[in-house]
Amino acid sequence: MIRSDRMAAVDRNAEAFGVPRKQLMESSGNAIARAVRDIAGPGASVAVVAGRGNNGGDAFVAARFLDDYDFTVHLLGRPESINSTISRENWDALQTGDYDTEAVTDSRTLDLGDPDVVVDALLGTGVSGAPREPEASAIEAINDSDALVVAVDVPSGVDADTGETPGVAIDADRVVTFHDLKPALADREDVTVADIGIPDAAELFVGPGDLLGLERDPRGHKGDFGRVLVIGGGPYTGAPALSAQAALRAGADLAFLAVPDGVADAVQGYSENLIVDGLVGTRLVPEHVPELLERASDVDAVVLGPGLGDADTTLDAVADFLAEFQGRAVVDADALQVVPDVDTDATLVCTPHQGELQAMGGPSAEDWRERADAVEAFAADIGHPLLVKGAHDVVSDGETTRVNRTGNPGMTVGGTGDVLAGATAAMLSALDPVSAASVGAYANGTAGDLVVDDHGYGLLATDLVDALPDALWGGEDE
Ligand SMILES: NC(=O)C1=CN([C@@H]2O[C@H](COP(=O)(O)OP(=O)(O)OC[C@H]3O[C@@H](n4cnc5c(N)ncnc54)[C@H](O)[C@@H]3O)[C@@H](O)[C@H]2O)[C@@H](O)CC1
Ligand SMILES: [K+]
Repeated sequence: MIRSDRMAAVDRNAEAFGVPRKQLMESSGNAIARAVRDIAGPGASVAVVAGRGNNGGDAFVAARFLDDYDFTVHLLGRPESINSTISRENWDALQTGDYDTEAVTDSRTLDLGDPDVVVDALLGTGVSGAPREPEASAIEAINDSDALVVAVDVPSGVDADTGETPGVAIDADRVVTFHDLKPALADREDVTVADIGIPDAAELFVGPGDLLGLERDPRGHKGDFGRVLVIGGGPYTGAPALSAQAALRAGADLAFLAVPDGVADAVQGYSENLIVDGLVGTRLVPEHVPELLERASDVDAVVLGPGLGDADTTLDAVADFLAEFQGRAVVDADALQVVPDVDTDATLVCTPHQGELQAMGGPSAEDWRERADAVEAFAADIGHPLLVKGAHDVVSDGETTRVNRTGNPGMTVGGTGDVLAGATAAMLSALDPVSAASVGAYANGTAGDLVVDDHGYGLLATDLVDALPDALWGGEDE
């Protein structure tokens, strides 16, 4: 089952991995043609009713695979209003190939004739709300006809994700959907799921499609995109500061730090963008937990661990905090070892490197494919999503597993893990844990790839922080 936002991401990743959308559309059209052949023999009359998006484009392609049928294409609207380049190219191919097409500019003039089959290609996953005119009248005309109706991807008027029909909707005899079942189709028996050649890699590997979910609400005001609290420091000062700066560069609006008093000035000294509050003493202890819970209740995501060290009292404090905390947190560094033994209602993303994973009782495997399977099993076992760092980062919540390939060997320098934790926390304030970890890893690695040319193996964690915005919002290039 796949939702339309995920489908759009996979589609974009397929393009990045060398299979552009137009190729997928060719496969979609071919699959529609096969469905028509299944229900009506050569020579049957087929009327396509197409909208101006890619749903219509899929059906334009089908015409070329059904030359032995009596085929007519009715485009709802002017050809200039086709709003996707690849659909327009396929429309143009029908003109050049002298196919029987008409542009219907007034839906009252739509005359389907008396076809054996109607292909409904009006609206697919791009619909929002109830069908407007002229689509609404066309849907009624199709429902009134005696033809067998083959719907492309989803019956027009049906919301692919929810199955809701806010207005009129096509009453289909057959649905040809692409790549994977859409939630709206789950209970239907007349659905064919067509493999359109999207490579598995487009689902498994994190890619630019995964960034599509980050488009910021333009109405958003300060605080909407995320407030992040970093709980860290004590023995170290740089680690929590790096995490907090990375969270800001990855889109968080405010980054707070809760660090022991002994290092608060040092941490604040790194940047005026950080909001630093001291905790009494020189390291985290259980007495701090009530105050931390209160501060954490005021943010969207927490980073727990950077620079805390592994003193027994500090690890006790981490355990006490997690036992009570119910929000979202990225757990990193020494705090990780506490997680398997803690019963918590919090939503966690644990970010171990392979050594830390083993210290948590997790698996080790040289081959990244074996590691991906083992990490999936371990995530299911401990009940928390994992982001296991390596040349191939593995993200899994025990059910969904993703692999990130961005990054380079220059990133073994100290502090890159702190940057990753902060970036992931910014994402966790807006996305589900697997998406947040996937995008965090992808952005961190891409930032490394952007700066490696300038700095080679001399790159620093602070270089990554500065490159994060470009990695996330810098454009389409991989
Ligand atoms: N990965 C993918 O997403 C793939 C998509 N494909 C096809 O592309 C379709 C999605 O294409 P698009 O995103 O172009 O969108 P659609 O073709 O589903 O519809 C978008 C068009 O409908 C208009 N529209 C939106 N809401 C409307 C409403 N309530 N009343 C009237 N018009 C409305 C939009 O302005 C736009 O012109 C899928 O359903 C599928 O058929 C396939 O080619 C294969 C791959
Ligand atoms: K449709």
